[in-house]
Amino acid sequence: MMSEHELKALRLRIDSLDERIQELISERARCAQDVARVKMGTLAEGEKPVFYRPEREAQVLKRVMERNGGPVRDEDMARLFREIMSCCLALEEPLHVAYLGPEGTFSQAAALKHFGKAVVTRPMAAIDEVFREVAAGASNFGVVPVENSTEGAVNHTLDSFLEHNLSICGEVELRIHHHLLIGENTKADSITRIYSHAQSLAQCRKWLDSYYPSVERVAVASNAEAARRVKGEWNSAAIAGDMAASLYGLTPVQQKIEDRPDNSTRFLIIGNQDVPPSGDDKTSIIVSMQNKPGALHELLLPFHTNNIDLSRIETRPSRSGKWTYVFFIDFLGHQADPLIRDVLERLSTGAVALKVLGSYPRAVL
Ligand SMILES: O=C(O)C(=O)C[C@]1(C(=O)O)C=C[C@@H](O)C=C1
Repeated sequence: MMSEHELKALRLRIDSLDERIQELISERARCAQDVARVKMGTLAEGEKPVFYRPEREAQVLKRVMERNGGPVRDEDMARLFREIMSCCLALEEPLHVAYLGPEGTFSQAAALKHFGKAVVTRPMAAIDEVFREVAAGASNFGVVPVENSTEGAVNHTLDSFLEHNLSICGEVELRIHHHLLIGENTKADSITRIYSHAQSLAQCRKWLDSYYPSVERVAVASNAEAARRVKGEWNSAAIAGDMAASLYGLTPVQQKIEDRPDNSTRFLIIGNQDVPPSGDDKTSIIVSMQNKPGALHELLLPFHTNNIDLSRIETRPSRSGKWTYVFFIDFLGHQADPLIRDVLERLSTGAVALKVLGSYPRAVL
């Protein structure tokens, strides 16, 4: 057993290490303030400074993970640096980030995972409002869900890209764990109604069929709204995640009830900024082709001949005519890469319309 003496000596060592870590964080923060001064000092007439640099942040976090020698896990180490950088950026410019609210949603968790906790997050009532808030310049960036590994595309988000002229500046992936939650007044054995967002009800369908087959399932605007409703009802439960549970003081009857253990949602960061290459990037485009035989083949051919990895292709009805479609395509590489430039040039000659939504670093965390 460890002696009192040994414990005291180890704590003294930890105190002195903490002191050094703190000094180094302060030194790093002063460096970031100098970076801000340099950015301000090198502006052309009428140019606005760009403080947030997603490509640089992705490189920093990647390097942290690569050089990590344990015992702290790579992801945990990167998360610590994520927060340090978030505080440094807040000294340069406090960022406002709009997300699909209300407070406690997975979109808010995604915003905090991507930007760190030093940003100001602003809940919006709908996906379209997140787009409008950013387009109007009221928030610097927005965070919207785009696809779920169990349920597929989030069509509201795809459609909003057709209506707004915003770029994609980043992506973030979140493991989605759902819990069955009750309030302090709920009678756990008398539950007759379960609230959640339609996507979450779908992600827990098999579990609900097994354990609550005859209970009414009520779809509401968000998981956080489900949690809020349960607070005042003795016979209701909600399906929601950790943030909503702690925000509304609910306790889990059962944790991690999602049907697929790898259930994840991908979110996009939308803004008004073009992001330079980070070395490991993705590009997203919207393209529409003429309605003729071989159109899909023509669309995919440049990717095949240039050996570009497609990570996603999604079809949505176009706004311009009945039975005409647009394709949302994500692929690996940056629009500044010569091979990608060639693909885009070839696409634009064959397409009715082509819009590059942005190139951005692949999610690191
Ligand atoms: O390198 C920069 O441009 C910085 O502003 C510094 C820093 C950092 O703390 O490392 C802070 C914010 C940026 O988003 C990227 C990196």
